[in-house]
Amino acid sequence: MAAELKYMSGFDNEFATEDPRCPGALPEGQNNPQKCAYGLYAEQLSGSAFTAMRHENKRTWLYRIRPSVIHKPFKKIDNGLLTHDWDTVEPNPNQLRWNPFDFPKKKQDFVEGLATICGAGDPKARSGIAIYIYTCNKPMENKCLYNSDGDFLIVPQEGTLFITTEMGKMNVAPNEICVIQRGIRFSIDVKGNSRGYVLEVFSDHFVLPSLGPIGANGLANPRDFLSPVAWYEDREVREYTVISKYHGHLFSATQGHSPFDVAAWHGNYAPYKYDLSKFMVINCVAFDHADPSIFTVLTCPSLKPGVATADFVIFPPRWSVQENTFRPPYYHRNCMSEFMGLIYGNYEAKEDGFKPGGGSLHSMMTPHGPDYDCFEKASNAELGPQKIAEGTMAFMFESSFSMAVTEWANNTKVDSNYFQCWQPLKKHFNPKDSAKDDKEKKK
Ligand SMILES: O=C(O)Cc1cc(O)ccc1O
Ligand SMILES: [Fe+2]
Repeated sequence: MAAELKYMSGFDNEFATEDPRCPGALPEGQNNPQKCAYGLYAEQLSGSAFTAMRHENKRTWLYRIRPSVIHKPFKKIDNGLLTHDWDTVEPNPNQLRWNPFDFPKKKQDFVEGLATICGAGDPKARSGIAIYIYTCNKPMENKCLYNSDGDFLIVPQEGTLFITTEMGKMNVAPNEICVIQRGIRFSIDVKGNSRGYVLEVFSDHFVLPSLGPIGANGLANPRDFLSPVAWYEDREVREYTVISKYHGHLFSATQGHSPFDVAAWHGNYAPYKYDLSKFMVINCVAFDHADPSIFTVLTCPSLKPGVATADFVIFPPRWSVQENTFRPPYYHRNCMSEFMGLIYGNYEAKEDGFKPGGGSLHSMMTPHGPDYDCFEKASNAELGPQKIAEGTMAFMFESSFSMAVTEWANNTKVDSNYFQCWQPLKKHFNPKDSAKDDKEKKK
């Protein structure tokens, strides 16, 4: 495995790339020559309807040794802990928190290690999302996966993912994320125990949020997104397994060769990765707490303008400078669902109990906010410029869907004492101590 891989930079670009072993593999001036160079086959992978608006139209032309269609029929296989059945446990509006999910006790690869935590909707209707934890410790050997149901946003928490895709190779380490869109075949190699989170969206692709009055620059900048360069192998294998995730079930087919046989490709439908430390953080510099949407890296929009199917939001290291302000997250109830995970460090609203590799779910309208310790500390702290969240990276998958928890997640690593973190919150109300008196005391 090459340590340093080459990438092409830019979000939503039209890329054109050839494996250096096949110069001229991309046809000039057309997509479908009668005969392609080097005896390659041309194949189009469409990520949007043919007739989608130009700015949303997504497709890539692959020039490959064999077309993808050469495989034996798909047969249904065991799903493991992957499910889109949202009715296996009674609905539960409580605040939920999970301790770090265990690494596998037996050998398992990325596909075998995908466990659904929560979600809503249905890939058949192309509406909804699913959130997973993955834990794995062995490569997908002579095995690839493609997802017919949606796009995967993968957030490694432990262990680098060495990913081979039809478009080339990407290494994705903790504090980086990647997106592998619907239909793209990929295989993941890992070295030792690996764990992370996956957000799947059934409807549409992720885009960068509009910046509005922020201007032309900031948050996740387009040039920091990296897509692989073309790479192929001409490898015949007695049994190569292609797994298809289709309608929330796994199917397996075999073929006699590696699917990573694309010598050249061009188009704007390609996987990409992004280093979260590149995020240009914008925040309040006077008073009050800005909503966390200011930290949106990527968003999958719904049909309603401004409302996301799912946002990927991070809480990166930053300066906190607001005056006369309770600086941690405010207490709130939200008409969006909030799933949170932690890559490393700790999260300011819950210094204890919320751990890397664990998670929390604050469902639609479920009250939440800082725990007792955080409230007491932050309301009495001397306020000055302070670097916060250093050495930490928490994130949130925020969704307009009202998510259900799976039976597995309901019975695994649940911190049943989570609610206790708010119980000591004291009544500070004192009608005699008016706001006016308070201001005077400060003088
Ligand atoms: O609940 C959370 O911790 C996430 C969050 C952070 C914040 O700064 C404001 C609102 C919010 O939901
Ligand atoms: Fe919240």
